[in-house]
Amino acid sequence: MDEGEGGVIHTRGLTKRYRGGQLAVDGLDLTVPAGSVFGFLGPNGSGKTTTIRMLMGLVEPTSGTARVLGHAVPRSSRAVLPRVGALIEGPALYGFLTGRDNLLRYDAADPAADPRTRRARVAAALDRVGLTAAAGKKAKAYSLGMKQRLGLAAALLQPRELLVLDEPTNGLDPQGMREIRSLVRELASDGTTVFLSSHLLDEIEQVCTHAAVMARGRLVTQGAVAELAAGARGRLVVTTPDAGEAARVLKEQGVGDVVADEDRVTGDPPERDLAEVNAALVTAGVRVRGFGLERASLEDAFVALTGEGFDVAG
Ligand SMILES: Nc1ncnc2c1ncn2[C@@H]1O[C@H](COP(=O)(O)OP(=O)(O)OP(=O)(O)O)[C@@H](O)[C@H]1O
Repeated sequence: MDEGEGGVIHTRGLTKRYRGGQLAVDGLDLTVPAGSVFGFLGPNGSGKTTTIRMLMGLVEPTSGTARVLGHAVPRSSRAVLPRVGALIEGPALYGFLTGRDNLLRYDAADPAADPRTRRARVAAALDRVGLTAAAGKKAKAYSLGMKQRLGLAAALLQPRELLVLDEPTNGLDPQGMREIRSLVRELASDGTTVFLSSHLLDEIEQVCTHAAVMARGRLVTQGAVAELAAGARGRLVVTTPDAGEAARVLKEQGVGDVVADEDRVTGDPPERDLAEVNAALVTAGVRVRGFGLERASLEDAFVALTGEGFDVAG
């Protein structure tokens, strides 16, 4: 694979200012490693869709560079895009055609697709996304999740080195979300690099190996998900029937941001031996039922990096 030294997707200083003056993407340096499931995370309006549209050659950057599979875009979009499967802003489907006929149409629109093997290709793609049984139904009768899977099947008619999915689970019910997420994992296990945008932190934690976090058009951080979360310290959690007294002692011991909630007191752990903190609680007569550090989540990392909560509503 000729993705070059910089990863499957590589941008430097990528910037988009819309005509109205809105700076949607501001100096983005993104590196997506080959074989990763890369989560592009940010609240609504943080510039994810604009970035994806620049990567797909649909929007001209104001400045900066972008390479996809080793080729400069938008200059070489025509050469590189056939190697990329994309699902952006919901698939364009004909409701009055069956799922199978929609795919046959997609395949027929691809000048590189051999008509003799068309039906086999469509059958394989339907099977891939679990739509074989529903292939004869009209697309308008499909649930949103099935439509999304049909869109993915269209993106998978040809073997792809990279899949770009813009908010693939947006609007789906929990079952539909699970289906798309497990499909993404499956595709990735076959070696396809998957780049997906999401405004859902837990989604990124569940399916992605790597992530980049956007806020207001700028990159906040990027890297392996496990490392991003490990960079933030987890919360100290004390379970006790004496929450009020525990909170007082914890503050005395240098624990920050102490929050008492019924029989649970949490706080930011101090830079000292936690055994001493525990001993202080016991000495003060606090009945400690549980004491420990909660594993840091990507959300903790986000809050630590931006000083803001992760507002999914944007
Ligand atoms: N065609 C456009 N013309 C002017 N401004 C735009 C245009 N498209 C997007 N914007 C603005 O650019 C900013 C980034 O939008 P973008 O859609 O890229 O964000 P996003 O993170 O993908 O959010 P969402 O999940 O809501 O799509 C927003 O402030 C948006 O209003």
